[in-house]
Amino acid sequence: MSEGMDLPGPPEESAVEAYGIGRKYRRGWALRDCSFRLPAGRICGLVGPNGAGKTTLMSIAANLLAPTTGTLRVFGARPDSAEAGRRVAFLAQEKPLYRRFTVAETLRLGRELNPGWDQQAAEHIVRSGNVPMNARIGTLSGGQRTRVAFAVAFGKRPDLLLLDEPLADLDPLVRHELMTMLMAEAAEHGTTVLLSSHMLAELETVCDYLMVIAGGGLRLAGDVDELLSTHVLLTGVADGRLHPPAALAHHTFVETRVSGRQFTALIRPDGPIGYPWQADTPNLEELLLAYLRNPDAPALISPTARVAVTA
Ligand SMILES: Nc1ncnc2c1ncn2[C@@H]1O[C@H](COP(=O)(O)OP(=O)(O)OP(=O)(O)O)[C@@H](O)[C@H]1O
Repeated sequence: MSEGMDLPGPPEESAVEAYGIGRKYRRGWALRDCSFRLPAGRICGLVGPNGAGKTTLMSIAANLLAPTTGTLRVFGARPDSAEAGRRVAFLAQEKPLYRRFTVAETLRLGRELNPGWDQQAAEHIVRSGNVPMNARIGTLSGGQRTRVAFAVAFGKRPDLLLLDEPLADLDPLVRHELMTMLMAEAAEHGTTVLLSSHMLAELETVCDYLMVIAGGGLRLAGDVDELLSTHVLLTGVADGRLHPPAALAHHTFVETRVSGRQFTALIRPDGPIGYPWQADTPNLEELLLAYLRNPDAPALISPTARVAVTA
């Protein structure tokens, strides 16, 4: 009933707030002047081209890396605080686990390091993949290791789960199983998830929030439904020009393409779109591809994803 209404509700808690964070290496900036807010309880897809700074951003939130500029808060706490350490779990791309430990020893270590450890949940994830408890990590396949790393991250029962391209080495069935579990877990415990991935079509089924970083900065952020409904995919007959026809020029253009006799454009409409254009709502993949192909398109940061300029 309240969904979709314009009346402001009570302010949602923030899982992450970033104020102008940047990280510079000798070769240059990995991430630059990035400000955003991720409301608690969302499953947020983090999308961007290779080298855009996704791992850098997650590493700052997980306290593995200090920002060169700006500040970041997780549930209002500094990433290096005990509170953030307790509430955040990070599943890194390279899934660092001790190769000489058995699976059982790995879970035991998780239990000893984490006061809120959920052994049952962790064991369930391992056993449902038929991974033997007494196998050494070093003898497991890449996908099995990923499953154990998932078990360790879930067993911690974090309030914020940072997953850096967790799906890459999983077969389609396991990917589906672990993502279904992730959504059930997030729904049951209110866990906030920030998930980087290049699998755009899959994100549509998993995520209800989205952030795109490209060219060192944030290009798109907000609720998936809201982002989709504020864009229109236009189709019409090309008249040989790539530029928007004059009658459409007042809309915000993200991308224009001409293919054969067909003109297509992704726009953020400002008012009605008249004849003869066909106007459709884009799917998430179409929206993301348009922003990824056009890093200079005007950024769209929805109000729920904005922070005040200073912390
Ligand atoms: N330790 C480092 N030393 C120097 N440069 C680095 C280091 N780590 C990352 N970078 C650079 O910072 C930039 C951002 O890297 P990052 O790993 O955050 O990108 P990403 O979006 O996660 O990429 P991918 O999709 O390929 O995983 C890249 O240009 C990368 O080369």
